[in-house]
Amino acid sequence: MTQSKLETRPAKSDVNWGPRGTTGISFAAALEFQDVECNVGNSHVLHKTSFETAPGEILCLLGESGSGKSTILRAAAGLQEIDDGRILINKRVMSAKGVTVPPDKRGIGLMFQDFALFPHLSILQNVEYGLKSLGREEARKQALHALKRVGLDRRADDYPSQLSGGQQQRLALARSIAPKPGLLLLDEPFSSLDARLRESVRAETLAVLRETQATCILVTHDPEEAMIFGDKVALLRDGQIAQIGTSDEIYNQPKDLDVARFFSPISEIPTIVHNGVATTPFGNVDAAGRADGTRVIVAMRPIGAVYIDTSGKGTPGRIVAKRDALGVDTLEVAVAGIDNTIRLRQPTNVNIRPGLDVNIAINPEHVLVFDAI
Ligand SMILES: Nc1ncnc2c1ncn2[C@@H]1O[C@H](COP(=O)(O)OP(=O)(O)OP(=O)(O)O)[C@@H](O)[C@H]1O
Repeated sequence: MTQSKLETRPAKSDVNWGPRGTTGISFAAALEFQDVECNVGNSHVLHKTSFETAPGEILCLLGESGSGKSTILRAAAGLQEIDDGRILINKRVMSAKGVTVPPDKRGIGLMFQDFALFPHLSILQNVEYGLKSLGREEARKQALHALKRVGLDRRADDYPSQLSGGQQQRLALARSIAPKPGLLLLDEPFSSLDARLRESVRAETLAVLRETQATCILVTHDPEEAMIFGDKVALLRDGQIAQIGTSDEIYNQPKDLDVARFFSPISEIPTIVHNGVATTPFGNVDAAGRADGTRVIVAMRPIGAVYIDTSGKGTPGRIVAKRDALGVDTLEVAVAGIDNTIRLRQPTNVNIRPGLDVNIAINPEHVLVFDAI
């Protein structure tokens, strides 16, 4: 799991974005969901959904398929009515029961997963479309400026079908930022790009979003993407915010086991608290504040919490499986007294192979303890 922010130097595969620092600046808007209830078809999708963003913040919405991410975005955009609660932009009510301010009156920019470009309009016309209120000359100027920032100004007279997938993504981005909205809503903007292109496009898009200074809500189902992009990450579960916080908070202090599991595989050891510690075959783990006899799950991520201790100390275990990919070994280790195998990751080592006896140790600082449900 990458914890550091993404390197933002353009990758070779996508060097023709425009110059950094030339994106138009917006007046960032604050978005607030207050106990929003929302039905879509026969599904009750949002249940008392509440969160707020500070102006200029990038919030990533993360969650399983069907958890309601796109519904939140559509409701924020005014494309989806709500059944109760309120949605406010800059403290003004935009949605409530029976009230839906239309999308074009909300000061928002939208970018969809499939980019939703107009095939019959030229690239320039696609961007000008959202700038009609400016008058012809100013709209053209602003559209060309946005196209230049994404490196497409020389393609202004071409049509979307003449662009590659990565270029279409840039056009969609230019179209959403050109009106200088205070709030940008992006629904899985990288999911249709191939993996090779995705990293460089993500880095450039992040640079553009930062330059706009707009508030951004970005939907993704990729935890790493959310952590790279988000000033804050919100994990959605069954239409409710399970946890919201910085990447560091949500990864290192997950509220419950399900939140922890979302970000990486977890090795789980059920045990009982005695004298403020949870006992495991690897030693005691701090469980201060829990009563004697409390049943807990000691949870360990494969990197950081558990490792092969080459000093010969540690708890004996045996490698039972190994997967080697991209310079990283994923190992399953059987340890006496634990029903499940312990999973750990480390740089590839050809000497580590199934059947090998090793010693396993834990780094108590990175071990998580949850109440057993
Ligand atoms: N047009 C619709 N009619 C009926 N139910 C719908 C409709 N659109 C969405 N839903 C339901 O609403 C729920 C939430 O959908 P939503 O698209 O918000 O989830 P999501 O988290 O964005 O999912 P994904 O990651 O798959 O895009 C799902 O259970 C879905 O089946």
